[in-house]
Amino acid sequence: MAIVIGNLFDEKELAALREAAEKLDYEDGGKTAGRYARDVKSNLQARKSPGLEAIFEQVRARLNANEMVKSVARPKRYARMLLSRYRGGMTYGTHVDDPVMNGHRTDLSFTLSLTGADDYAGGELVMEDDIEDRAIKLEAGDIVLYPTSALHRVEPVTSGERVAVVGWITSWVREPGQREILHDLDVAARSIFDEHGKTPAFDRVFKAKANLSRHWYDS
Ligand SMILES: O=C(O)CCC(=O)C(=O)O
Ligand SMILES: [Fe+2]
Repeated sequence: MAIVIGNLFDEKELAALREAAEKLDYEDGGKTAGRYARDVKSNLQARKSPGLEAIFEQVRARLNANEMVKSVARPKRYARMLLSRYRGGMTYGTHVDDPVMNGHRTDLSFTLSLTGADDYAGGELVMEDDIEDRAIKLEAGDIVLYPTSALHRVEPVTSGERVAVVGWITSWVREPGQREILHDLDVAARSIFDEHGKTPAFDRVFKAKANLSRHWYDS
């Protein structure tokens, strides 16, 4: 199940991030793809540099401060981040992301778009499913999080340019179903608290969430 969270960065911040991205050097994205994904990957990725690290640090800080991201993903670590650009027909065909990156398990993948839906044609991120595909086109500053277990692709960008930070999260809770239960309990506890305050019902739901977290957290 994919989830989109809007407006992680405002217009001014996005303009600064795009300007910082413009200054970086780019190389063929095939370099970071696994053996089979390499053949279907055609994009550009920023080379390692202090400027790139500064962008990633800003993204990490914003994700770690976001209540929705925390509740849905429970990030323990960012296994990898990349800054990618697609233009002039670039695409990333159907693939599955590596299960381990830099020695860390990848539980969730994300795309944080620095460009908006009007900046390019094509370029949808498509989640593939046995029954139907689901195409996602983000506005600038939006993020989509999805289980790394899913087959997905990026449609060819036929005009304009698509710039995004993509990344992989190691979650404290590896099972998507368990993360969903903890997120539901977060939502339920918050709504009881907001409507009725710290009632006995709130205490019970919050206690159940705390105790399930203790069962399911990796360490
Ligand atoms: O750019 C995206 O939205 C996803 C890219 C992707 O699938 C990848 O880099 O593995
Ligand atoms: Fe991918």
